[in-house]
Amino acid sequence: MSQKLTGASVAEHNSKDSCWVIVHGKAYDVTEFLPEHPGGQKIILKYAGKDATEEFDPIHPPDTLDKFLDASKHLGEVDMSTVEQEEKVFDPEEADRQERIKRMPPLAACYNLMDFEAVARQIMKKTAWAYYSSGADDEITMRENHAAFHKIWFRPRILVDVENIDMSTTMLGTPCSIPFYVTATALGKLGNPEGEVVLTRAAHRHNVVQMIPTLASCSFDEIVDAKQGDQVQWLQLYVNKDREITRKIVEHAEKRGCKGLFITVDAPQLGRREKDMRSKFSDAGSDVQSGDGSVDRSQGAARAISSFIDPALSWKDIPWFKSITRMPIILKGVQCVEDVLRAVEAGVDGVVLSNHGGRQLETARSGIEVLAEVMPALRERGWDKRIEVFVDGGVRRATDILKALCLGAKGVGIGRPFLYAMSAYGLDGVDRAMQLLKDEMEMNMRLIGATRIEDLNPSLLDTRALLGGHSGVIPSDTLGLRAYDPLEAPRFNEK
Ligand SMILES: Cc1cc2c(cc1C)[n+](S(=O)(=O)[O-])c1c(=O)[nH]c(=O)nc-1n2C[C@H](O)[C@H](O)[C@H](O)COP(=O)(O)O
Repeated sequence: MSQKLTGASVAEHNSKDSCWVIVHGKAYDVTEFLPEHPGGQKIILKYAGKDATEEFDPIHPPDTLDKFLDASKHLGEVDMSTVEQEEKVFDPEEADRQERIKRMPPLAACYNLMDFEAVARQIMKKTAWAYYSSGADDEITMRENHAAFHKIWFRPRILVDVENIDMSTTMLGTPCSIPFYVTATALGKLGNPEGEVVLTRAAHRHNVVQMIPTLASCSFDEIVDAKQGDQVQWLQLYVNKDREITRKIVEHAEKRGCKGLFITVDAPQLGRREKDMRSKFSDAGSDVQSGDGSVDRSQGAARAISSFIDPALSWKDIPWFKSITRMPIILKGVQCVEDVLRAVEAGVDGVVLSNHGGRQLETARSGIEVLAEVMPALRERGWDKRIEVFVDGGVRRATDILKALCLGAKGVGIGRPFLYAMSAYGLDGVDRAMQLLKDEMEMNMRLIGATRIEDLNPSLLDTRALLGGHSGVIPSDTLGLRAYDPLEAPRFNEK
């Protein structure tokens, strides 16, 4: 059995010229890798000669080093008892955050999805909150996503026997108990040390589909291994410039039982999420953008972890995707009628009308507004049964889900609320969030006079305000007002 390395021997390699780091009790020589690190050199050099596990975990799936660092650079086990522990410097902000965690409300005090946002804003680490809550630029589209639902009013029907409510439906042929799914959101371990597998477990409890993100903190296989029984998962794909890597990912996902391939088409380059960027710069030393300058310093960590995404992806790639998989192919991030019609002609199986949660093109329209434009165009051509249309962005209530389904969506994706519930309360938080939506759904179906999903149709809505064009008024979303800058938000039970 080879001799374990000591902390002192690793600590000697603490520079650009010779850089060793420890991750999960093993040492790695990352000297040659430094210039290639998507997150820049500085974040690695901060841990040169030291234990980098705590910084490594939220951002990288556990199999990252096995996959991307040549075996010759794997130096072996370290006797961790000989590793000098970093002296913990008192961090007043962290102390304040721990105090707020002690005072956070019990889970039962969360009555709707926005309550989870309010709690998460208070108790999450700043970098995690910044990454999850960030929208692009001035966050106008992010706020419009939520505000747009408030422009749609119901035209409920009365004296309908609504004793028995059935909110089940199918999405891509999969039976599901309620027409929403957990959409792909990256870096789950920023909010919870277990990461995306927490969402997997909650999705199983409620028979809800989970979309597995390319940029998950957990490895793809960890997330698939966490599913139970015939639980359904889809894969969200950022297409790699190296199509062989993409092919392997798609084939592996199909082999592991994924039932849908959602190709993200609204992010040829990740948007400018300034809250995320600021928090990266404000964290002493963890500024992933400085160092060798090969990573664009001005775009925050999101850009850094996504340098592999291929901006050359185009319609000409669709036949290739159809040739490498039998999974249904859905384009995620479609934002106008013309592209939906082109998607039908290209023979894909569905689209997600989405602007990436307002994290991409600022002043892109909300998914629900695009949906209201798309469905009549599809019906006019008799194409509304040729593809399944999903929508995401700003869904916070079951009434939002009902409005999307009345307009013709097959289902809706929900992102941030489940991240916030997971970050604040773990599995029980996500479980409660899903149950709250189910309870709201049952009540509101009764109140609009619908007993089954098939009953939901455009006549139950008044969309004049939605289609009346943009009044130029930038939505100020009172419910989420405090969500956009934790520094201004009142703290829990402030004395
Ligand atoms: C909140 C969030 C969303 C992300 C997301 C990460 C976070 C933290 N990430 S991102 O890092 O690249 O931006 C992804 C992603 O990996 N891939 C993707 O297709 N959509 C990504 N999205 C968009 C997501 O799939 C939905 O379109 C969006 O979250 C829906 O809006 P709500 O959050 O308001 O529900």
